[in-house]
Parts: sequence; structure tokens; C-alpha cells
Amino acid sequence: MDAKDMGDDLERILITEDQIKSRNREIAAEIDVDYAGKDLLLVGVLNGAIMVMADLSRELHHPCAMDWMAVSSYGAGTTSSGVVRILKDLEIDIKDRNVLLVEDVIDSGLTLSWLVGNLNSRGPASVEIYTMVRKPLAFEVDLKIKYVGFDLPNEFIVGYGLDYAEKYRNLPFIGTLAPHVYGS
Ligand SMILES: O=P(O)(O)OC[C@H]1O[C@H](OP(=O)(O)OP(=O)(O)O)[C@H](O)[C@@H]1O
Ligand code: HPA
Repeated sequence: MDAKDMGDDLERILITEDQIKSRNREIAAEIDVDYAGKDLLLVGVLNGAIMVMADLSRELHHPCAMDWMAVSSYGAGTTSSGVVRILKDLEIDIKDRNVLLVEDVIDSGLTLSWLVGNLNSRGPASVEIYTMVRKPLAFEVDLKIKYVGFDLPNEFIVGYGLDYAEKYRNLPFIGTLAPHVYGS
């Protein structure tokens, strides 16, 4: 899909499809080195992480298992409260496994802080994080993020798995929406 297919919904592209592809490749190479000789289980956080999980995993040379969780954060409006409910739990027992959580965005960091605590209580060998985008508020929570695709400023983004009202996830790039979209 091209920016022009969105009519005037798109404001601007922040990260292009090519930039996403090469960053996934670079990070996959780091992961291949870091996990050489080790078990690796990728855990994607639904729904947003579907694109990055699919692309990252295909750049990895390391044989890895994959599983998914779906969680729901409760908060006023667009603000994550950090109170999280599991909508879909893992199928795989992560005891003694090396888990790499895969996310599209870490914004307030509250969802991932909760998730890391939850997964650590299950006795994994390790839990690390890869996020395609990190926003500035994530620095204010106690969250160690091992792999970061891009640091972006604090504005709402869509595309590459990220939605506004469940739309725009299928854009192959990451961008911002025109103000009129939020008004409609
Ligand atoms: O750092 P935080 O402020 O907690 O926000 C990040 C979370 O918000 C988004 O998920 P969302 O709840 O929108 O669900 P989705 O993945 O289905 O879009 C995103 O995929 C992260 O899971
Ligand atoms: O900027 C964002 N876009 C889409 N979903 C999100 N969830 C947290 N931050 C964002």
C-alpha cells in the first residue's frame, strides 16, 4: 500500500518500509549472535506485533519457537493504566525458556512492565524485549528494553501493526494521521 492510497488520512511518513526492513534485519543479526547455541522463544503481543513478529522471525537464522499473548490495558481514553487483563495466554510453558517479547510500540511502558512481571513469575530462563518503536515515556518506567527499532517522539502513530480505531494496521510504513481523522 502506498501513502497515496490513503486519500488525505495520512499526515506524514516517519519510518519507511525500507527502513523497517533493514532495521529488522540488523536486529535479527544481533539476536542470532546473542542467542547462539541457546533456546529462543519469541512471544508476540497481539494484535499490534503481528507485522514485526512475522518480519523479524523471517530475518532470523536461529531456529526459534513462536507463541502469542493478547492483553488488554484499561485506562481513560488513549492512556494505558497499567492494569492489564490477559485475553489470550501462552500455549507454551515458558519455564526455563529464553523468552523474547516482541512489540510494535512501547509508549507509557505500563503494558510491558506488567507483562514482564507476569512472565518472570513463570520461571523462565530469561525475558528480554524487542520493540519496533519506543516513545519517550518508556524511559520513565523501570523496563529494560534490549532491542529497539526506532526511538520516536511522543505523537500517535499508525501502520505496521499499529492502529487507530482498529484501522491502518496494514500500512507497510509508520506514520501519523491528519488531525481530521481523529475528529471524525
Ligand atoms: O506502553 P503502553 O502505553 O502500555 O502501550 C503499548 C501497548 O499499546 C498497544 O496495544 P493496544 O492495547 O493498543 O492493543 P493492540 O496491540 O491490539 O493494538 C501496543 O501494541 C502495546 O501493547
Ligand atoms: O502511538 C500509538 N499508536 C497506536 N497504538 C498505540 N498504543 C500505544 N501508543 C500507540
